Amino acid sequence: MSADLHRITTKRDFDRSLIEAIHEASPDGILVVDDQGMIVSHNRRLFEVFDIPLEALPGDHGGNLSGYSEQAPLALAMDRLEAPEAFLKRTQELYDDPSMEDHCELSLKDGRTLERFSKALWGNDKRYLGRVWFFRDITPRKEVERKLEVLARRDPLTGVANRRHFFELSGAEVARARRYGTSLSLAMLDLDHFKQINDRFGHSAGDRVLINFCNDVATLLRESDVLARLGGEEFVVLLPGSDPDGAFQLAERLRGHAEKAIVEEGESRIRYTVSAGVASLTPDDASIETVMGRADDALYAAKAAGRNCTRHEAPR
Ligand SMILES: Nc1nc2c(ncn2[C@@H]2O[C@H](COP(=O)(O)OP(=O)(O)OP(=O)(O)O)[C@@H](O)[C@H]2O)c(=O)[nH]1
Repeated sequence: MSADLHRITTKRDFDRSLIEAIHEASPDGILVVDDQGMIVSHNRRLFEVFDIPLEALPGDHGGNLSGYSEQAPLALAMDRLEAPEAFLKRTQELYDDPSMEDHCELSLKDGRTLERFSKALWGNDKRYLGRVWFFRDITPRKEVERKLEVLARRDPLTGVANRRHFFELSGAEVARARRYGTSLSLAMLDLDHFKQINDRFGHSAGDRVLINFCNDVATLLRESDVLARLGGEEFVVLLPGSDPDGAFQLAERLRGHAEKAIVEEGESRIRYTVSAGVASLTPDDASIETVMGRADDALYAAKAAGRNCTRHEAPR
């Protein structure tokens, strides 16, 4: 072998080893497929992310599927997916149109989520060579995102919906009530003389009262009702499908329940009461805020009437 040829061959071997090493070092499963649907290269991680044992793949490949059709691994991967039909359709679209890139998430039947990225490969002469696919297991990131989403919607003390989430949900409920011509009411609830509870029993006892109150209310609501903490000791219950009378009755039930509740905190047995104001959506209401404004006025009337009672919005 001439010195030149030796140098070229050595360089080629080096390049090949380097590409293989990069493939194996990748955190992503990598698959390169040529324009005829044959596998050009892949790494071991590809089968790990899909949880496909190499023995499940037909042929005498010894773990290296280069030169094999991608059909068998594709079928096994589809078997792992929640939505194999959509995956296949999208994959076909990408093969049909090399100009398309893809970045999507794939849900697996085992509960994990993979991120897929795909791009066409072009030669120096602008010839289409095939496609490269990257698959990354993003399950831990998705779990963190899911937890953050829950936290962003919940009041940290009581676990009920927070103000922001209440407005998101009520927007959808107002739209639904208008579309189907159904009733929508709400009750504003405010614990009475809550400052005195804090002053007498301590702030953490006050916290316990708020938590107990929310837990008790939750047991009395329908699944479609939404309890939210607007702030401090002020709460709102959104009541889809409830007319003014139904909403009033429910608010009274919540009030009566609170009146009987006893919260035990150390040696203390704490009793508390709640005032409520009720209002219902009308065709004139532009949004839930105006309904809340009337319910707030009714709540103020309940406080003025001596507390521990429920008031309807004023007739108009
Ligand atoms: N323990 C506890 N107290 C809170 C929390 N948020 C607000 N508060 C207290 O709730 C009390 C509300 O007091 P006020 O607005 O005067 O109302 P109130 O004493 O309930 O009187 P009325 O509403 O008029 O019956 C204040 O003392 C706040 O410090 C909380 O998360 N935990």
